[in-house]
Amino acid sequence: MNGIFITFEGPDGAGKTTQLKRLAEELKEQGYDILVTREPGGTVISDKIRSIILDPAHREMVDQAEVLLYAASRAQHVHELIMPALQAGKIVLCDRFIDASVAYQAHGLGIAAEQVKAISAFASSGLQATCTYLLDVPVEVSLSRLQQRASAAAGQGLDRIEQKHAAYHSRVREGFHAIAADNPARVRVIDAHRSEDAIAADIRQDCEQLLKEHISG
Ligand SMILES: Nc1ncnc2c1ncn2[C@@H]1O[C@H](COP(=O)(O)OP(=O)(O)O)[C@@H](O)[C@H]1O
Ligand SMILES: Cc1cn([C@H]2C[C@H](O)[C@@H](COP(=O)(O)OP(=O)(O)O)O2)c(=O)[nH]c1=O
Repeated sequence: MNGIFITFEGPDGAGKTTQLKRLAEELKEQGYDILVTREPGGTVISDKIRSIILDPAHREMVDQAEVLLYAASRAQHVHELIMPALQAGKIVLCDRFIDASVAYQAHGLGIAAEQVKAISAFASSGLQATCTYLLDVPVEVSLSRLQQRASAAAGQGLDRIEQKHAAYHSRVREGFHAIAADNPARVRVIDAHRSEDAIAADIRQDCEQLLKEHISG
């Protein structure tokens, strides 16, 4: 596949969506063909699954169902949207991917990481990100950003995952740190407890290097 698959990961409220949009705008201005997408979501079917997963009314959802629903949403997304875009040579920027399942469902919920990885690999037919920007912030910072975002957007409260307690979010953050330690060549840890401009500058610089290597290699 000729394209490049870049994912953004980190706790809810770390600033992924903000940074992904900024990088997409810069790359578009430079003339690159970009696809911006997110998980869970990205296709009609995947978005329907997203609304089932995140519905705050679904308090009875069992952990096994949660893992499989994220995987089902991912399977449709990868095969319908991401793989064709990569085959067409696009740069795909995706807000969350398999690392989120490992951090949230394995580290957060306590499901065996090997099982979560195997289910995710089946869903994605083995597709992995070329590069991952992991936006890292302390849990109290990300949770307070989420509260601010929810109160700024009238009628939009916290979703089912965001409502989980702080201990869960701490395990998720530790999970992301473990993923970064296991995948040093792919995962770039970005200190996201800084201004939006400072974070964007780091990501832009790293991505320029990545694109140079991809074009020359
Ligand atoms: N570097 C930053 N400093 C302070 N607030 C930020 C920063 N980046 C994003 N935000 C704000 O925090 C909230 C969550 O950001 P968002 O990009 O939606 O995060 P995520 O996609 O990781 O959940 C938004 O209200 C956003 O405006
Ligand atoms: C992709 C994915 C997301 N999630 C969770 C993380 C988020 O709480 C939620 C929705 O993701 P997202 O919309 O990116 O949340 P936010 O913008 O607030 O960071 O789904 C998982 O638990 N497992 C997964 O595999």
